[in-house]
Amino acid sequence: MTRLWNEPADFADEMIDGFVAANERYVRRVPGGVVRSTVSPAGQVAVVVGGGSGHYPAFGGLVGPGLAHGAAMGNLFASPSTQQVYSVAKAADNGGGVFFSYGNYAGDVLNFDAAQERLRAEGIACETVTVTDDIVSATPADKHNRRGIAGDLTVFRIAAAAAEAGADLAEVSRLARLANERTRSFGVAFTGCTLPGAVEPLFTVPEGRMAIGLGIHGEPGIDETDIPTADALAELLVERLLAEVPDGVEVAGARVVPILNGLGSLKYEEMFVVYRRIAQLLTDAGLELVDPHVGEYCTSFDMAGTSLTLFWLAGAGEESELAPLWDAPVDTPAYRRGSVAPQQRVLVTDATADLVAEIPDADEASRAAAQTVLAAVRTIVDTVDTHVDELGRIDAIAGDGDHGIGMQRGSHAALAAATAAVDAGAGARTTLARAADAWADKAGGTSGALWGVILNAVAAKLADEGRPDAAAVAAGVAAGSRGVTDYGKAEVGDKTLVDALVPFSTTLTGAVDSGAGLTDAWRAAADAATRAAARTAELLPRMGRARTHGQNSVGTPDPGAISLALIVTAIAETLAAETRATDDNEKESANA
Ligand SMILES: Nc1ncnc2c1ncn2[C@@H]1O[C@H](COP(=O)(O)OP(=O)(O)O)[C@@H](O)[C@H]1O
Ligand SMILES: O=C(COP(=O)(O)O)[C@@H](O)CO
Repeated sequence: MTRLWNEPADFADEMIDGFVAANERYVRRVPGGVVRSTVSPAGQVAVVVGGGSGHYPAFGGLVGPGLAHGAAMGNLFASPSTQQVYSVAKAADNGGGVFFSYGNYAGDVLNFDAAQERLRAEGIACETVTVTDDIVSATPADKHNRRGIAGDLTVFRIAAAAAEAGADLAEVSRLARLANERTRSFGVAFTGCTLPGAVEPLFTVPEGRMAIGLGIHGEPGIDETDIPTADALAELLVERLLAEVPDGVEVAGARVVPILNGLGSLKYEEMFVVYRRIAQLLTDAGLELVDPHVGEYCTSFDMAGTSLTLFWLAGAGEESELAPLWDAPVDTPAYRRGSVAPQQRVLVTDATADLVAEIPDADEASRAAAQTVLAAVRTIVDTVDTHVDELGRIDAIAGDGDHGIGMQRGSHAALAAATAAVDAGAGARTTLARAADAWADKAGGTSGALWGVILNAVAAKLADEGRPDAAAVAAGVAAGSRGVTDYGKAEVGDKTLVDALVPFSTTLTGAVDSGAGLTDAWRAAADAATRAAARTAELLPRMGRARTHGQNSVGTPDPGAISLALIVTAIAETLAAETRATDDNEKESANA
């Protein structure tokens, strides 16, 4: 149970501020996360990790000599935005290129990849290895789609040790890929976890039961049993991991690092009882145990659960290039091995004050249209607030249950940004563009990135002069639809928001081209989106987090498609009301 917060919406930011205040000898705050507060050698590859908050010590707790140079820290259980990843990488860059590594989750992949493309376009070399160690989340043949859990630690450590040893970006990436290939994890959970301010846990496990393979965000597992004895649990964990030894590794005589990870509220003493039997079983299997770890390395708030990771340093008789790297010293806020020489502190002279970008000039007609944009964003907030619990419920069927929370974070941030823009006299384009950036920056997650793409694409077709016509709005929505499919790679039928967005866009464009006014065209398009969203219940998800156990979601519609349909349906009525108000104003002016 999480008990201490001020405002739940501020929890992640305030947590990071407190973490930095307690660890200034290791880290300093930058927009989007933290970077080392100590000097790194010029030209050293910068290892940037990251992901959602709620998994401490992942990810800020792993920043320091011998491990990461920076961590992009998203909101609770939501990936950092593209802007956050980009700004952390820029602050961490030592001129030797940037190496990204993070757990393989849809939102992280979208945002880190987009940041990587921006950096590459600026001439900064970047490479990425996503962590895919959770053997339950996909078959061995599909292992590149597996989720990342406590295996983050082994991949991050190997990459960072190689960078500290002077390896170039290509060599750091090669060794990190090898480490990822040699890392396998398997977890169980006894309870769910409760995010700050939530009345109910994000997910639950029945009393007295154990969920097998449950994800670190409550993604469904593969089985459920009564809670076993500590020895029986050890036997289950070891049996599953010895059943999937990395290719080319001979077990008897192999050298392996066992890592028993606590998910947040399992006691160390309980884990030591389990580890006692794990050590016996691994030794009986002929393995040489190297540097055993028992502790919390990747948590899930207050979840009671544990995972075993086996990091295969070398097969029997194999010369290990990973072992010397694993021995390298590390000194971070939450993880220390060996002894690291005293470090020189970075002299931070530039106060990174938030520069409020200038508001471009706008004419009266566009400022009036900006009021309509603001009304539409307010309608989005009201719609999401009304349906937040239902959106979370359907997202929990095969996802992580945070779709409603993520849409709330994004839409509320968008409303604040749009309100500030309108108050500053912004036109329609600037108002919507500010709202789009705020949404993507605050929401994180897959839907946060994608709604940022949609709203920015519509904004780009508006202007800060004159009142936009129906054709401009339809063109913006069409550009947004193309942007989502180009960026997220989903197609109609993959059970994503694309299933609602594409029919919405094509119907809107068709109606406008046929001479319909914006309100009527938007209503027809919203009806098409609503029908399409409902039909996603028949589909099996092929993209995003829901893909892992997608069969659970057949019979339930896709949450992203539902939220989009609800939003565009509500906005139809807002447009109608705004149109009536504009017509009335024009009649009054004509009669005056
Ligand atoms: N590649 C994709 N393209 C388009 N939409 C996607 C894609 N992947 C996931 N989605 C949408 O994102 C929704 C989940 O949003 P969100 O809760 O933010 O995801 P997560 O928590 O996994 O980051 C899904 O219901 C789906 O509509
Ligand atoms: O779940 C996380 C990010 O994935 P999303 O797809 O953005 O939800 C995070 O907790 C681990 O990085």
